[in-house]
Amino acid sequence: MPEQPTRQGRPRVGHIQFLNCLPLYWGLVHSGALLDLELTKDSPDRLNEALIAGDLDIGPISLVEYLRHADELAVLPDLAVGSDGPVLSVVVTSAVPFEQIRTVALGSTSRTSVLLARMLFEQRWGLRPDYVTMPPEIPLMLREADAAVTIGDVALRATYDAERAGDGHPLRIADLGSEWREWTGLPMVFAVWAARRSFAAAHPGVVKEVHGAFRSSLDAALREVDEVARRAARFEVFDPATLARYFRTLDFRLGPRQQAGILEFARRAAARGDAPPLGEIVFAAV
Ligand SMILES: C=C(O[C@@H]1C=C(C(=O)O)C=C[C@H]1O)C(=O)O
Repeated sequence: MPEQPTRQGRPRVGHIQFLNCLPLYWGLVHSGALLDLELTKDSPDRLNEALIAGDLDIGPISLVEYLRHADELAVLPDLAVGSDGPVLSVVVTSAVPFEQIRTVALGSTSRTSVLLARMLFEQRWGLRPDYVTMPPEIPLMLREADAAVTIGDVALRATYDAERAGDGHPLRIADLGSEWREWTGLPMVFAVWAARRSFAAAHPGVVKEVHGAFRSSLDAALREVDEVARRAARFEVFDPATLARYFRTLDFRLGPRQQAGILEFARRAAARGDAPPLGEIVFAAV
């Protein structure tokens, strides 16, 4: 019998190539579960596109892109990238006082955080800036605009640089996880994991296995977070304490409070015409 092509044998799974998903990846590597997946590592914007196009079967998806394609997707329970307060890695960085911001550069790797930033600028801070989308490099962005919205490792670096510099820092920083919590009282969910519904219907056992591998990987990594941070610091530019604090700050849960956060974000996005209304969150059976 001819050998089956790999892509028919293993599910095509996406992985965010940011530190925020390192605990998940760590566990997958150490449990051996990685061997059972065809993993594509990329930035959130590209993984969104691949899952929507059907080039991936299962993967993380920016919350707003999930809202735009909810009828094609089934959400994996108990897994998300979010924060219940500060997130450290989703920030507005500004070269001028916030009330003087007239132009904002939006980082091209984000979909949810850039919409959250627009909501905050327009509906919370009462500003009407002009926006431009750019690659996520803060110095270049601030050459073109008064403020920059970034996510991931670039944003984490901006947070720590500002903390370390203290009052002498030339840039002002707003943490959008904190801003959302102060605004709504709720956690912010930036991304969820989903399976294409057609894939979940055809391969329910595979979705269950992948979900189980993700959840146990994450649990294992979070149980030994100091060790994960210590080892990751050998090949990352952040020190162990910084990484451990970041991994403890992120909220990977998708419980009732996080779901309330999703529904509130969905309601606000729909009211602005940025996403269709969300009926309910449809979960994959796992
Ligand atoms: C917390 C984060 O969550 C992310 C934010 C995303 C977005 O804004 O679209 C998408 C995926 C996540 O990586 C982060 O990247 O720092």
